[in-house]
Amino acid sequence: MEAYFKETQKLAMVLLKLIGQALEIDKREMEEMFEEGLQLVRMTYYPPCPQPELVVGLRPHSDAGGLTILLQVNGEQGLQVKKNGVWIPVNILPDAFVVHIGDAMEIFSNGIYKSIVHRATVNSVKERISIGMFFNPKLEMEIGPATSLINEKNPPQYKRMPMEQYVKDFFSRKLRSKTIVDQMRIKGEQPNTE
Ligand SMILES: O=C(O)CCC(=O)C(=O)O
Ligand SMILES: [Fe+2]
Repeated sequence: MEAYFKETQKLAMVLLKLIGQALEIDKREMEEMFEEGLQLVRMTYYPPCPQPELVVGLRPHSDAGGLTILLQVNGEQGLQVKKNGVWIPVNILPDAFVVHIGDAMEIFSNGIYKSIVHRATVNSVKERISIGMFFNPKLEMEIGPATSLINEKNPPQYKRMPMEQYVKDFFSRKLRSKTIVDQMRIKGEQPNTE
């Protein structure tokens, strides 16, 4: 598990740096925000369910962190993402991770990258296991739009908040849609319609 933590962290940093390059976020700002940031894990076991249409495995939510690297351990399908209001199953590719953009990346990129709402369904035949690794900014940082992206033409679309407060807020809520990022959006901006 420790090796998995470290290796996925390396991968996440590669991805975060590429995102930074693509968006022209200052390299140092990206590193300062995410290098050796708060890394969390959620392992979920979904037992088979005789009436899968009556239950939801994991309710719709966006992940609160920057990036999520998700491993669908036993190759069982169940993840769905919401695109233009429609639930779309994510097909399993062998030996591939799913990478989600989280709320902290939506905020940091000043809304250029939107976090994705997703849910997990269950089935009646086989259990399903997933391991999500969540890569967050460092706890001592303040979450907000990257200062290297902000100028007169591109005003901040989200408020700033100490990461510690952001994490506390997140853990005091139930998993629900995009509640955190909606709360941080500066008024006048259109809320994201999932
Ligand atoms: O089980 C899955 O595929 C999704 C897990 C997930 O979204 C999460 O842990 O945040
Ligand atoms: Fe998730």
